Amino acid sequence: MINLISIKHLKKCFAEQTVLNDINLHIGKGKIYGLVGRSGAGKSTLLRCINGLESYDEGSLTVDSIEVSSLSAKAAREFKKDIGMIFQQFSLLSRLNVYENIALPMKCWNYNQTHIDRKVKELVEVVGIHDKIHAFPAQLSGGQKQRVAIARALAMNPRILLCDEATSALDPQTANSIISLLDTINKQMGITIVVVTHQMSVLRRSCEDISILENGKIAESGSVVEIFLRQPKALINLIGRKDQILPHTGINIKISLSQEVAQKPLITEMARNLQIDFLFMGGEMERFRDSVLGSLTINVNDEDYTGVTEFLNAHRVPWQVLLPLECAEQALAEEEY
Ligand SMILES: Nc1ncnc2c1ncn2[C@@H]1O[C@H](COP(=O)(O)OP(=O)(O)OP(=O)(O)O)[C@@H](O)[C@H]1O
Repeated sequence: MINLISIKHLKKCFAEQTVLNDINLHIGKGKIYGLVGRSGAGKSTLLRCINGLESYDEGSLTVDSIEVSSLSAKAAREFKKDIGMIFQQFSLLSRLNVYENIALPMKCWNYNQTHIDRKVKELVEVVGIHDKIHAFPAQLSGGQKQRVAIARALAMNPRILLCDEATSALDPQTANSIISLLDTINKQMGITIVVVTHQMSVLRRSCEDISILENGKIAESGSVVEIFLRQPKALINLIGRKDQILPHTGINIKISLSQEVAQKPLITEMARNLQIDFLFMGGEMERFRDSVLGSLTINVNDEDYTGVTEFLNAHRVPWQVLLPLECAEQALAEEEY
């Protein structure tokens, strides 16, 4: 895989405050990469470092092997042309119509009118708003405004598209349609996309790899499927624990089911092999970019715990013990204390 964006030991401070510290991550060409974290973790600042809008104090940030901080003013202007950006609040100019909003970057770069006209007409088709070309932003829905913003971001043929909470102001169905559009743009145009989001559904549906930021540091990085299967502490800190009612007797085991495992009758095989009974406490299937992952929570008798976990380990099935909610909260409080 060719890395398009490489970040090594990056540090960024605002006055006395260190906002990003020892950030290391690599984003492959043509990938959709997710950055998540709680409010204030430093996600937007990291995006702004990638497109050169924000400087950094230490470390290295290269895009296509070019150190962003080393660019001259003229080269930096060219560089920014190569990176499109979209935001939660769309940032359209209200006094311009759809055509004029999309044309704006090309006008700023003094492109000729024939080129602008062809490009705008091509882009409204790509983002599916050709019938709104003369409408003003106030006449558009949130989803349509974001489509205009995407078209404007694509006007200069960027190689990278940065999306800062691009679906956060939209209802789930409209958000899904924007994710599908981004996916199409990624696949058809080969544009590398970096997505900053609070919405786990967006991550699961769109990204292959993610980093979880905590207080300006990367707490976890890896494939989205692997991280959701493993459920590390940084992910739990972000999404919280499900308010699942679990018994205080026996042991509650959450079993993560990859697509491959979910297609096998592994759980019934386990019951037969070990000759045990257990209770089903709940389960769910979740859609990921290219697959479906599931989880199943069972309650086993104390004496069956070793046999069950040995069976799961032998079949390389990830699992974890779930405590009833109040016990989990107490354990977390003790850990933090
Ligand atoms: N221009 C600035 N000057 C001073 N401090 C800033 C500036 N921009 C961001 N910060 C601080 O940097 C920290 C990280 O902010 P940032 O916006 O990157 O976080 P975030 O993870 O994107 O948060 P959110 O999800 O709420 O948008 C915050 O403490 C913020 O107050």
